[in-house]
Amino acid sequence: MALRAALRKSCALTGLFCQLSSSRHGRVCASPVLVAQQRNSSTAQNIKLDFDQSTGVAVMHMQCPPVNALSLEFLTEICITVEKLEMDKSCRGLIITSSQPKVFSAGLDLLEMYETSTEHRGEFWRAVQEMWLKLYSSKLVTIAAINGSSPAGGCLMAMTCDYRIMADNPRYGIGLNETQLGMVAPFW
Ligand SMILES: CCCCCCC/C=C/C(=O)SCCNC(=O)CCNC(=O)[C@H](O)C(C)(C)COP(=O)(O)OP(=O)(O)OC[C@H]1O[C@@H](n2cnc3c(N)ncnc32)[C@H](O)[C@@H]1OP(=O)(O)O
Repeated sequence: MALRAALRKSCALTGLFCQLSSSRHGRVCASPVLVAQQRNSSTAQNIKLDFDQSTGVAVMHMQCPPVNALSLEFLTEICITVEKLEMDKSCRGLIITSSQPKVFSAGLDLLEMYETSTEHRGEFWRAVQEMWLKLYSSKLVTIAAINGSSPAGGCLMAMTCDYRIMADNPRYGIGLNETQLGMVAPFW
C-alpha cells in the first residue's frame, strides 16, 4: 500500500520535472508547453494559479510585492489555494514559485510581528503552522521552484515541499536565519 502510494507520487513527479526548465539567467520557470496547454488559470490577490488539467499539474506563482513576505492574509491565501487543489481529483502535483524578481519569499512578514496585538500574533502564528503542515502533509506532489532568495520562513516553506529546485545564482541565499533576528522557532 505504502509502496503503491510512493510509486504514484514518483510517476507524477516524472511528469512534473518535465515541466520545469531553467533559463540562462538562473531563473527556474515553467515551460512554455505548460502555458500553451493551460486549461485553467485563476488569480487570487497575491497568487496566480495556472492549472493544466491534462497533466494534473498546477503552478502557483507567488506575487505578493515586494518580496512575497508571508503575512496572515498571504498565508491564508496559500492555504486556501492548496486546499482547493487537493479537492480537485484531477490535480496531482503543485509547483510553487515566485513572480517577484530575485526573491522566492522573504519569510514571515516582519511587520505582522511588530506592534500588533497578542490576538493578532496568535492568529498569525497559527496560520504559519497551518501553511507548513498543509504543504508537508499534502497528498499532492509538491515542488518548490526556488527562483530567488528564500530566508527563514521562505526556507521553511521550501523545506515542507517534497522536492526543491533552486536557481543556480550565487546572489540567492537560503537558510534558517531567524535566530539572527532574536527569534526562537516555536515548539511545534
Ligand atoms: C524548524 C523550522 C522552524 C522555522 C520557523 C520559522 C520562523 C521564521 C521566521 C521568519 O521568517 S522572520 C523573517 C526573516 N526574513 C528575513 O530576515 C529576510 C529579510 N529580508 C532580506 O533579507 C531581503 O529583503 C531579501 C529578501 C533578500 C530581498 O532583498 P532585496 O535587496 O531584493 O530587497 P530589500 O530592499 O531588502 O527589501 C524590499 C522591501 O521588502 C521589505 N521586506 C524584506 N523582507 C521583509 C519581511 N520579511 N517582512 C516584511 N517586509 C520585508 C523591505 O523592508 C523593503 O521594504 P521597503 O523598504 O521597500 O518599504
